Amino acid sequence: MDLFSSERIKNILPFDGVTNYYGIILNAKQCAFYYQKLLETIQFKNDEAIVFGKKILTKRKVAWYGESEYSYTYSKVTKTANIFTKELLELKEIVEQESGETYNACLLNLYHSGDEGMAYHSDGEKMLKKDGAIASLSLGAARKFSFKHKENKQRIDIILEKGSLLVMKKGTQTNWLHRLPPTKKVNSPRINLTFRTIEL
Ligand SMILES: O=C(O)CCC(=O)C(=O)O
Ligand SMILES: [Fe+2]
Repeated sequence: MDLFSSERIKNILPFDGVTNYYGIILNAKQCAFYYQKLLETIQFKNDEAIVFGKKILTKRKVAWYGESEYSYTYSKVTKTANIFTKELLELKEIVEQESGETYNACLLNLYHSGDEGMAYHSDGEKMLKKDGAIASLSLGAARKFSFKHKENKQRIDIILEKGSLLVMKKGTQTNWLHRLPPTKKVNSPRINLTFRTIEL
């Protein structure tokens, strides 16, 4: 029996994890509206991270939002989250409806062009709900997104299109790394939102 409500929703991982791709869930008008609103209202900042013991600033910009002003540690630096904006609450509602999960926090990443990406990692910070769903909504330029199995190094690539939803669920963070590879083929910005559940 097909457990999914629609043929369109697929687990893109062959084993050791569930990551469902929902395809495009926002129409062109919603994409344009939210992309613009987020650029205007979200307090994007160059991310501080500790790399080889040194504090660096990333080229991509990030912002953390949530239901409360919780403090969080990401890339070994502790910061305070902003309270959800109206548009983030609307997008959270849409993503919750689609994915059948709930979220209380959101990390936004702004990549100015294909020069900017994110290196292989898994999202397993201590305050994240263990093996909880992480819902990734993409706006702006379409970009390739890659998974690599931690043991056998198998790779799975997917294009995250404008308005698309990808939900990483059980086993994904434990067994797979993921990254956003830099590319010369893209020269326009992309905003990615990852809705998460934080245990405070
Ligand atoms: O930009 C993306 O598509 C992914 C971002 C990501 O992996 C993260 O924020 O942890
Ligand atoms: Fe991630």
